[in-house]
Amino acid sequence: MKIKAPVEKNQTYMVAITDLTYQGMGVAKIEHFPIFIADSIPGEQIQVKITKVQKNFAFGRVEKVLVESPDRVAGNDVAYTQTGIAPLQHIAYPAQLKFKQTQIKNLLQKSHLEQIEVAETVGMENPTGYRNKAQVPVRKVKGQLATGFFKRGSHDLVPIEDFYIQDPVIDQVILKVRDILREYQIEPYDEINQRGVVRNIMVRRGRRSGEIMVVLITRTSSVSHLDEIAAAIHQIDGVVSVIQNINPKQTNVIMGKEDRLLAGESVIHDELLGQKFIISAHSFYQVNPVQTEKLYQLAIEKAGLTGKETVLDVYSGIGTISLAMAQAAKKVYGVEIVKEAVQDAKVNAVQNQAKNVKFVVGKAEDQMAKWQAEGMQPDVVVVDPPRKGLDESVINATVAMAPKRVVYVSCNPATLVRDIDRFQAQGYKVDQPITPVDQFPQTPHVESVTVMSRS
Ligand SMILES: C[S@@+](CC[C@H](N)C(=O)[O-])C[C@H]1O[C@@H](n2cnc3c(N)ncnc32)[C@H](O)[C@@H]1O
Repeated sequence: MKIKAPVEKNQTYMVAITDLTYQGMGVAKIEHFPIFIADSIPGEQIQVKITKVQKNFAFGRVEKVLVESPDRVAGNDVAYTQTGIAPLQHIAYPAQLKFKQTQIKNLLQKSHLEQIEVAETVGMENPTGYRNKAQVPVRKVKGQLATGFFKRGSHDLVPIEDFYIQDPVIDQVILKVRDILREYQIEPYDEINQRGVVRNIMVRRGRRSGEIMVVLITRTSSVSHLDEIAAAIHQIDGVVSVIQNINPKQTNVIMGKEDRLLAGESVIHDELLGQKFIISAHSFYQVNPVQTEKLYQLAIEKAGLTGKETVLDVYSGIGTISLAMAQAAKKVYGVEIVKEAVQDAKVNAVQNQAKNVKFVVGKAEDQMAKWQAEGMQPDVVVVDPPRKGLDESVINATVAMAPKRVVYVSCNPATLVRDIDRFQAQGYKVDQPITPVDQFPQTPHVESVTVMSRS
């Protein structure tokens, strides 16, 4: 029997916001039926217009805030709400930090791990303009090439010039690249008809070095006036690297496999915790350099290094954590799946005179089993996995190698809590509070550092 939803599309209701989802949406309930409402805050009374009704829930849009939360801040930008690039922009920063701490607490509670403490979120002094990397789509809007971001849940481009959370220098570079592409009448990508040329612009800037990389992601390999375009982009203040990345596929994955260096160098440089790094286009590099230093510092402290330890850095990227730990450990081994990132890591080891690190290209799942089979006896294992967290095989191999401590850097509290549970079942325990570090202000993403010890 089909149960009728108690709300109807386009109808208006008065509701109380009682919760905030992990995506940063307010939750209201009518007859136990949840309505998700962007731009609302628990404690508020809202007049909501229903925009979509699904079987078990609905979405709505705030028409009027009837009773305002003391945590609401004024001056919301409609484009940020439409695109979801800063879903927490309407919430005062201290409340955002609290929300992130509470999110981890709630997940622990759901898994009956409420005895594990969660420290206050380590916040940022100026929580805007922090991102050192932008990947913006390029589409035709009102007859001309535009840059911006997609409307939530769609591929309709909303033109944006000030991205609020990105380094403002990057915003300026995007506009200059956009204008160069307009000048040479380059066709933006049309994904419905699989036509057009430029799909995305990726810009990365070293915060300390000021060096900028621009990657033009194109559908076709040939682009008219490419030499002139590359030269003009290379002229932009700070740009040291101009790369074409070719992605002919009909896919949401931004980058394709083939790169061509169009001008300058193939990498940019940056510094973290006094060490120098090269970063290539396909390598992962934390997006908030100010908070990354705090995050790594915490990871190092929690690792409890004395100079005698063997450390495994699993998911090592360009070797940033490995090299930071190498200064206080006997030997560090890193494993990472992206070949270019490992090449960067090897150069990074040489340029920071770190002789006690070794990087291998591989899947963590395979390499951990291999190290275990070889009789590796690490004192500390650091893991910094992608959002999906750890594969069981990585946990099993870690436990089998019996390190004294496991330091878990996580960008997804749901998988973190799942993995803590699995480690605890195998004799490890969290004996210090989990520390959230706000790497992504104005967004609901939660980064944290956890240390587990062998009991
Ligand atoms: C969150 S990043 C951390 C990188 C590095 N620790 C840092 O802070 O810059 C996760 C890294 O894991 C890598 N990765 C993803 N899946 C992997 C796998 N199965 N095995 C090894 N590395 C993987 C990604 O390429 C990425 O560099």
